[in-house]
Amino acid sequence: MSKQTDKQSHFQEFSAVAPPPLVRLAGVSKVFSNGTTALHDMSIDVREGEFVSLLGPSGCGKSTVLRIMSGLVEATSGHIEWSASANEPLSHAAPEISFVFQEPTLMPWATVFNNVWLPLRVSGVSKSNAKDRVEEALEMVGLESFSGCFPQELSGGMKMRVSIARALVTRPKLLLMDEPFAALDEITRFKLNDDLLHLWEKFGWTVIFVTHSVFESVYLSNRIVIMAARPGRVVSNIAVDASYPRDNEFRVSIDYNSYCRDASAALHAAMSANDHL
Ligand SMILES: Nc1ncnc2c1ncn2[C@@H]1O[C@H](COP(=O)(O)OP(=O)(O)OP(=O)(O)O)[C@@H](O)[C@H]1O
Repeated sequence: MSKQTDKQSHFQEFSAVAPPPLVRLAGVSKVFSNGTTALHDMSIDVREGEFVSLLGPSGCGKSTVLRIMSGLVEATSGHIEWSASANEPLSHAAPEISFVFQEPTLMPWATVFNNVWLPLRVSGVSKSNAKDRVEEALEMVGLESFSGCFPQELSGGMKMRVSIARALVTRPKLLLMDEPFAALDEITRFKLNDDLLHLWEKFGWTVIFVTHSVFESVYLSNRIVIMAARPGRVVSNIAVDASYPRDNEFRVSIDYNSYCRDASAALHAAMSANDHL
C-alpha cells in the first residue's frame, strides 16, 4: 500500500468514527444520605445540538440527572464526561450550562432587566457592560419592551420567559430545563413550546428537557429517554424523526399521533416495571 493510500484509508476510518457526545453519564448512581437510591447505573449520551426529553413517572430521578449534569448534586458512583467539540475527546471540563426550573424564581424586588443581569452580575460583569447581552436575551424571548417592569406586573408565561432569558444571557452550550412549562395553561404552554423550538433551531444549543407530558416530549424532541423508578434508570429511547420546524400541523398529524402512542406505551411499560414493588 502506498503512503498516500495508507493516509487516505486512515482518514476514512477516522472520519467514520462518531464524534464524542457533548455529555456522557456512564454508570451513574446516586444514593442520597437518607438511603434513597435516586439513580442506579444510569448511562446516557447526549450529542451536541440534540433536543432530548427525559420522560418518566414521578420519582424516577429525572431532576437528579439534571442536577448531576449541572454540578448541583454529586454522583455517588459512575462518571460524567464532556466534550467541547466534535474534535475534542471526553474530559471532565463542563461547558457553559444554564438551568431553567419549573418556578421562574425571579427576584420580586428587581426589574426584569436586573433579574436577567443576575448571572452575569455574579460573575463580575457590570450593568453597563451587561446591557447589550441582557437586551439581546430579552429580545430572544420577546420581552424587550418589558425590561423596566417588576415580576408582579407580568403573567405566568412572561415570568417564565424572563427565567429563560436569564438562562440564555450567559450564552450556554447546554440548556437544562426541569418541567419549565408544567405550571402554565395549555395555550401559553403551546406558545412557549413553539418559541423555544424556534430559538433552539436558530441557536443550536443542546437541550435536555424534563417533562411528564408525552405530548410535549414528542412535539419538542429529537429523542425521548424513558425512565423507570425505584431505582431511577433508563428503560428505552424513542427517536422522533419528524422534521423541524414543527407547528400546529404536526400536532394533528398521523405521525405525531403515532409517536405519542409509542411514547405512551413505553411510559406505561416503564411504570408497570415497578408494579411488583
Ligand atoms: N435531596 C434529596 N434527599 C433525599 N431524597 C431525594 C432528594 N432529592 C430527591 N430525592 C429522591 O430521589 C428520587 C428521585 O427524585 P427526583 O426529584 O430526581 O425525581 P423526578 O423524576 O424528577 O420526580 P418528579 O417527576 O416528581 O419531579 C425520589 O425518590 C426523591 O424523593
